[in-house]
This record gives sequence, structure tokens and C-alpha cells, in this order.
Amino acid sequence: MKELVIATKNKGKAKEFKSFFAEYGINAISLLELNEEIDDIEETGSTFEENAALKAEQISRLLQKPVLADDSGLVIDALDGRPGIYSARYAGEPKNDQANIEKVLHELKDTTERSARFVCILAVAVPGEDTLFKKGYCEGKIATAQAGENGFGYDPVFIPDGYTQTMAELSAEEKNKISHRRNAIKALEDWVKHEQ
Ligand SMILES: O=c1[nH]c(=O)c2ncn([C@@H]3O[C@H](COP(=O)(O)OP(=O)(O)OP(=O)(O)O)[C@@H](O)[C@H]3O)c2[nH]1
Ligand SMILES: [Mg+2]
Repeated sequence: MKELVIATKNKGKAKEFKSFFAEYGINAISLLELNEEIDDIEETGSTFEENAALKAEQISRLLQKPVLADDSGLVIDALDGRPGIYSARYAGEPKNDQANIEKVLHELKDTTERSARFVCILAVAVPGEDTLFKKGYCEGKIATAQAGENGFGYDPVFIPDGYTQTMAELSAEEKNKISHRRNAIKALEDWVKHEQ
């Protein structure tokens, strides 16, 4: 396998997958780079797994090749697990990272209970085969104010356990060592090596 299509239109994810798969000599191609225009896939599932499968299976069926999808999000304990599967559009349509951050900070303004985790579920769909799932987590807490410019999404308000800076203050290299996405990729390593 020299190339692997990643069923995402998220630039931040696409960049991270490029870096991960380059380690295996594989070119990770996002939907933003394909020549054909791919319609947005409706994420109608009620779990990360269902949404990851929807994305991977629909694009794999369309392209007739193996496709990886990532459904991920931020799970905050004091908010009973929200934003969870609704992370991308927590503050409503259209998707807006800054509005999402402000909503979370507002909802947590009166509490010191700030534990949270990023969750990443990967689904690999191969034509004619059962879909494979792998998961990864990154534990941490929600900061009281945003800081940092790197990464995407909620990175400016997420402080990984063992760190004093937010994920957005870490370099891409540092984030990619400890992130939920890295941990999910590690769990997928056997499949990646077997496919090569
Ligand atoms: O600070 C963050 N650092 C991360 O590493 C991260 N990973 C996920 N998220 C949040 O969770 C949503 C995923 O939703 P999601 O899986 O549906 O993806 P998406 O809609 O952005 O793109 P696509 O892959 O579906 O095309 C994203 O938009 C972000 O808000 C992250 N936030
Ligand atoms: Mg999405």
C-alpha cells in the first residue's frame, strides 16, 4: 500500500494523518485532495464508531478501495460527556472552532471539575470485508482560558495530563506523540504493516 484515502475534510486531521502515515512510507490522501468532488457525509450515528463507519464505508464503496475514517471529539466529565460526538458543531452550524471553545468555557465557568479526554475512533473499510475499528484516548483537563495557536478544534483549551501548556501550545511533533489520534494509529499498526 503506497497510498491510503482518509475520509476527512478536516485540514487539521489531514495534516496529522500525513505525518503519521509518512512514518510507514504511505501517502495519506484526504478528501480535500481528490480530483472528484465528494459530497459531505451526514454523521447520523449516535456513537463515534457509527459515524466513523459511515464515513469509511461510504467512501470505500464509492472509490472501491480501502478507506480510513476518523470520528473524534472531546468528552468533558462535568458536562456529562458533551460535546462528544457533537464536538465539531457544538455551537451550531456552520462549524466554528472558536465559537465551540467559547461555549465550553462558558459552560464550565462555575466549576473546578475540569477533567476531560479526547477520543479518536478509527474505522477502516475495505471492499468485501468487515470494517475494522481502533480507538485512542488522551486524558487531560479544560483550561480556564484559551492559549496557543497550533493544532485545531479545542486544542487551545485542552491541557494534557502531565503538561502545564495547552495542546495548542505544544508543537505538532509533541502533540503527535501523545494525542488520541496517535494512540489510535498505534493500535492500527498491525493492519498498516500487514497491508504494506
Ligand atoms: O482540539 C482538538 N484536537 C484534536 O486533535 C481533535 N480531534 C477532534 N477534535 C474535535 O472533534 C471534532 C471532530 O468531529 P468529526 O470527527 O466529525 O470531524 P470533522 O467534522 O471535523 O471532520 P470529518 O473528518 O468528519 O470530515 C473536531 O472538529 C474538533 O472539534 C479535536 N479537537
Ligand atoms: Mg465530521
